[in-house]
Amino acid sequence: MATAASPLSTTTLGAANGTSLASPGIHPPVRSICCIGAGYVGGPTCSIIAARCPHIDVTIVDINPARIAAWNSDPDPLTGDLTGLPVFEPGLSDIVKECRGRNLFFSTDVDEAIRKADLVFVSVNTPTKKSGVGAGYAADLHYVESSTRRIAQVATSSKIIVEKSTVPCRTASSMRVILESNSRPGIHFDILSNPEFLAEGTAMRDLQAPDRVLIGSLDTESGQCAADRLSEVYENWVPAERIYMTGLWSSELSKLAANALLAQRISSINSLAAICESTGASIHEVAHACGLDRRIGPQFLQASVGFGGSCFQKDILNLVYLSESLGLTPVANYWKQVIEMNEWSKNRFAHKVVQTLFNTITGKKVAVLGFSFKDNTGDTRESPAITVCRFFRRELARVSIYDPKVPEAQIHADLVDREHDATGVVAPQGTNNVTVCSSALEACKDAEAVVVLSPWREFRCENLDWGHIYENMSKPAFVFDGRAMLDAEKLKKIGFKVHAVGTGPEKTDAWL
Ligand SMILES: NC(=O)c1ccc[n+]([C@@H]2O[C@H](COP(=O)([O-])OP(=O)(O)OC[C@H]3O[C@@H](n4cnc5c(N)ncnc54)[C@H](O)[C@@H]3O)[C@@H](O)[C@H]2O)c1
Ligand SMILES: O=c1ccn([C@@H]2O[C@H](COP(=O)(O)OP(=O)(O)O[C@H]3O[C@H](CO)[C@@H](O)[C@H](O)[C@H]3O)[C@@H](O)[C@H]2O)c(=O)[nH]1
Repeated sequence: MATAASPLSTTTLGAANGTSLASPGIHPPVRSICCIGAGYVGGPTCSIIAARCPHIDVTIVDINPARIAAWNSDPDPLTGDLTGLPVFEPGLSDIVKECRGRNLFFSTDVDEAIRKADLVFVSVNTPTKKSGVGAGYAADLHYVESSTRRIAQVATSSKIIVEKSTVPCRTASSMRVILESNSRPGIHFDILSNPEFLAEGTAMRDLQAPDRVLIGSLDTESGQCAADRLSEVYENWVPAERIYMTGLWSSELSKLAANALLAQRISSINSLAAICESTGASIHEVAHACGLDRRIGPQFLQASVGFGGSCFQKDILNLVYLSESLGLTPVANYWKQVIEMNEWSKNRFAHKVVQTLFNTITGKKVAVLGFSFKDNTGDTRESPAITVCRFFRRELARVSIYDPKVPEAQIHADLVDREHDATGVVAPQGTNNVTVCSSALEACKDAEAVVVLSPWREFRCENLDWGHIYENMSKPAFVFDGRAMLDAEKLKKIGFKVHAVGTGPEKTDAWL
């Protein structure tokens, strides 16, 4: 969907069609919400709305029947937990259990849910385009467009339409054109931008106590009215001073900007981690020292193998595309570097493993702990583990993987080979040299090296029997800590040779 440059006006169709409108632009208080897209955002976000607003009916719809069936799955007969939900998120199961069937519904009947809603969240996926104009950079907006067309076609009453998906700046303008061209006479729509800032693994906490809720609207009477109605929904649990009202385009751009700034911090700290590894400086100390400056702050300075997740890379690429489209090539290049640094970090780490294991891992067993892109999630989208494990496979290692939440089939799906990878290297076919294990101990048995790739608490020295792991490994036994999270001194005392991101030669050596 193109983002038209025309100024956005309120979408009031009846007037253009000669139909009289009773009270154009005056939206009643929200009593019924439809959320299109039952994914990582739509599911948790609207479950919280249902929990905090028992007077509002919330229906989450999706075109994927398997996903809806999973949201409607029965509790585990022994624990009572909803273990079959399609999204693992701490605290989510309890909220869904509390609200499902009361004022929270999951359905494939998209049309019916749209028809009865006062407010519709569009929370569908917006991946990076794989082909055509802007391939590799621009957001693929066809899911947003088809949802918008559906709303236009089936709505029989006026509605507030809310962009929840992360979209390029000025997408609301395209949505308006689609709504205007396809809806019935006399129907009035206002489009709002309300980007979501939750992080996976902490989504429920982020949603219950957000730093801010951003609502972008047009500066018209009906636009403001729509924004007030959405704000009233959030005010059931979010303090009014945390709800920030902006213009539509600022809101859309702020989402891309926030992710770009967050990712930039990680690429920055990872670039410094590389310097630490060669100098004997410690990235923990450098990050702490810098973070003590209130202008910098301590958050998001954790050095790592690289950042992953479905958002950072995609949203920065989107920003790069926007900048290029506006003729702002230096701006595009500036943000592109954040991604290039991330790619370099992942590859640098993988190379370090091979180099340390005497320059070959052919036939060696390498244990990987953690496959998700971060802890407390089963999501593997853009996980650095995918890049690193693919690298190991190309080096013909035997890779045994344990992750507390990622299903075995997902790991195989992520690692299954294409004929050629991006560098033109042909990888072995299938995933024969990959074993998915059901515990860390099993994955590490007889391994030459343990590589920690996501920061699950259970891998920490106080939670995992590293002594037992050591006894059952080939010697010398190596640990590569891609999250700089383990107590290296403890591991060294056990006998491991330890390499952690951002820690280089022994400090004493560095003086020599
Ligand atoms: N995952 C996150 O942590 C996160 C956080 C903030 C913002 N976002 C943004 O939110 C949006 C959704 O992300 P997600 O992770 O929930 O994606 P997701 O892939 O988990 O879920 C999207 C869902 O939308 C459904 N869908 C697509 N087209 C549809 C249609 N026409 N009708 C009904 N359902 C349809 C898909 O079947 C899918 O289940 C994206 O724009 C993303 O960038 C994601
Ligand atoms: O100091 C840090 C912080 C994070 N990470 C990594 O960065 C990636 C992203 O982490 P995080 O931002 O916590 O998770 P996401 O779920 O991707 O959340 C980001 O992306 C979402 C989708 O747009 C936004 O809503 C959130 O605000 C934004 O934090 C993960 O691989 C983390 O391990 C680091 O390496 N070092």
